[in-house]
Amino acid sequence: MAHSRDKKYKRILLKLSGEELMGAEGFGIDPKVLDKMALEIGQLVGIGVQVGLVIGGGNLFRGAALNAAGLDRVTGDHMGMLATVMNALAMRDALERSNISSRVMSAIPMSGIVEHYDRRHAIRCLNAGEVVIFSAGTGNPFFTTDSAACLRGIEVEADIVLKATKVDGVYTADPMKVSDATKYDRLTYDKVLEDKLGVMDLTAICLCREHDMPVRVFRMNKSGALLNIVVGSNEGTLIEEGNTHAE
Ligand SMILES: Nc1ncnc2c1ncn2[C@@H]1O[C@H](COP(=O)(O)OP(=O)(O)OP(=O)(O)O)[C@@H](O)[C@H]1O
Ligand SMILES: O=c1ccn([C@@H]2O[C@H](COP(=O)(O)O)[C@@H](O)[C@H]2O)c(=O)[nH]1
Repeated sequence: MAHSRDKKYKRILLKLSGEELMGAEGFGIDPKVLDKMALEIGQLVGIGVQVGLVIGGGNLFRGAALNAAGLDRVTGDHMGMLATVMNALAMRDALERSNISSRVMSAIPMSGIVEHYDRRHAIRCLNAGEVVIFSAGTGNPFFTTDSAACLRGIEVEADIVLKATKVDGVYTADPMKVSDATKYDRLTYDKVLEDKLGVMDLTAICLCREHDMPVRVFRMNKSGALLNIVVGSNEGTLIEEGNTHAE
């Protein structure tokens, strides 16, 4: 059982994969995935970790995919950002059902539905133990929620950005496409950029390098992985300044 003194991080920015919210379905939100993540986030809150959350929109809409299907790119990106607000509302609902105090802030003003993002207010809420869900990405087209997660993580002075995704770390190539790709235990921002490793968009990595924000990539549907990371285990891959190590 983890105790409050055991935790390695006081404040984290957790990025959840939108695509993973689909569960076994091809589109939309599987409430079972939300409930499982709410439970795992609750464990962190229980040991006193402050949690900022960004959720992707890939289970609903991505601007690039809508553009490929014929829509205007900026309109598609607006739809993608609105999709992240829907995911955020669903996650808040799941957190509240688990009695975890939470709120949604949006980069795009949406009066009557969610509050507008305000950094100082967000920090006050995090200090008060509320889970703050940052939605609508950066508020600008041509970005992703990975960039939004890194941006908000840096703004609220999180100790680390944790990217929970479909794969269990960063590989030499996309492990979904290249079967003999090998996993890194740890690697530098420069290595990710030089090798164009596609696990996160490169804008997000540049931002983290610029502000010395470490990023850990891990598998979202591995039960207990999140708590393990927060108490100091070596789950997934750590991206930070320093040396590169293969597993
Ligand atoms: N070198 C690599 N190492 C690991 N994964 C990689 C690599 N290159 C590409 N990928 C792919 O990147 C994907 C994760 O990125 P992406 O942000 O698109 O997914 P996501 O976390 O599900 O995001 P969203 O929230 O937008 O749904 C992995 O599923 C993996 O297939
Ligand atoms: O700052 C942002 C963040 C996101 N978008 C759009 O939303 C979708 C969904 O986000 P994912 O990171 O792909 O899950 C994204 O594809 C963009 O279309 C954005 O425009 N700006």
